[in-house]
Amino acid sequence: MSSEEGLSSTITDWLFLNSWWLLLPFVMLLVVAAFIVAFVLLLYMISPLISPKPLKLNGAHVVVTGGSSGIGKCIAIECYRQGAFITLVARDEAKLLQAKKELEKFAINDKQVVLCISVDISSEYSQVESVIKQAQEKLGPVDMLVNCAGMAVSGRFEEMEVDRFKKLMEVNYLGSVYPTRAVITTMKERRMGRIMFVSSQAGQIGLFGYTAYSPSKFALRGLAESLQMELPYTGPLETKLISETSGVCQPDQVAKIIVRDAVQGNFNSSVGPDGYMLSALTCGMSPVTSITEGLQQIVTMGLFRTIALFYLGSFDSIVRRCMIQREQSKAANKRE
Ligand SMILES: NC(=O)C1=CN([C@@H]2O[C@H](COP(=O)(O)OP(=O)(O)OC[C@H]3O[C@@H](n4cnc5c(N)ncnc54)[C@H](OP(=O)(O)O)[C@@H]3O)[C@@H](O)[C@H]2O)C=CC1
Ligand SMILES: CCCCCCCCCCCCCCCC(=O)[C@@H](N)CO
Repeated sequence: MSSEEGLSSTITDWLFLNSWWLLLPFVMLLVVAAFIVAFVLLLYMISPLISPKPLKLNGAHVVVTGGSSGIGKCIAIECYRQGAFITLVARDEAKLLQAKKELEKFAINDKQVVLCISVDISSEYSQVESVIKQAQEKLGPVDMLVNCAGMAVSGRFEEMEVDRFKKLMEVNYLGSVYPTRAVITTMKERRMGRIMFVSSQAGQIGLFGYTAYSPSKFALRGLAESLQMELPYTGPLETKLISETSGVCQPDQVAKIIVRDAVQGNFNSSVGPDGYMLSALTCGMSPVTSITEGLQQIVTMGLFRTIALFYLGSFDSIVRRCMIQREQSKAANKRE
């Protein structure tokens, strides 16, 4: 009995007096694991705040531009099979009617309608607006808009006809802006809806031969991101407050940095700590022009994404605060 006690106390002495630090890595591992578990739990707790409610396609009105062929037609079929009412928008009427026939094979009830409207979505806003009005009169407010109409041209930059650059911006970019602009007010009023932009892998990386196509698809990403931030409500005040979160730089300072980078042959140039973080974070498939640049990107990516999520949260709270203030002052005005 007494010898057993003697043995265990020797072990404790050894552990805690001589080599307690051997346990340190395990303790640290435990603490880190506990933090990670707590962080993940926290994320799941706030997930209802950031995840939108699913849209019910059954009975919904879905407008698909470029719905007469390819991906657009397949999207339309997929929605129709789930009970949606569809408006197909494209230029060629014969192709539209053909697509309508194809879609109708997939009807799941006899109330479903496929409406076809022929218009060039890139030509003029007023035309697109009246087309959307027409569709809404027949099938009700748009629940989902799919901007899928688009075209691709490839060739060397210096060999491409100059008017192609304009054409692709018109069809791929403005052709998505116009229908979106025509449905957004009603969607905001109803506080529901979806707007889809069909970009491309070439909208995330620049590629040989795509100097005209790729930028027109990159533009969609900028549009989608900006629009997403405006969704609760919007005014110039939000833009001002959000822009103020980035440091203001003097033009001569900016010029110096840009010129220095250009002289060095750098692909990317950024100003200020936030500019630096943003460049590293969005580097994607951009080329690197120095070893350090590539190494920094590799090491900082996860950290910067974490910081970026906090930025997004603070932008969100700016938008929310402005909305609440606006509603309060509206209510106060009414009372007066
Ligand atoms: N196919 C692919 O591999 C990839 C495609 N994408 C993108 O997906 C989208 C669909 O591609 P895909 O299915 O290949 O395209 P298609 O060429 O098969 O179809 C294009 C559709 O858009 C319509 N359209 C084109 N221009 C206009 C216009 N000015 N006004 C109204 N409608 C127009 C066409 O009809 P009409 O000519 O009668 O007007 C057609 O319905 C495009 O935005 C494309 O950039 C992205 C990555 C890869
Ligand atoms: C982790 C890193 C992964 C990298 C993957 C890179 C893959 C690059 C392939 C890009 C092909 C893009 C074709 C776009 C075609 C298009 O948009 C058509 N509409 C044009 O006709």
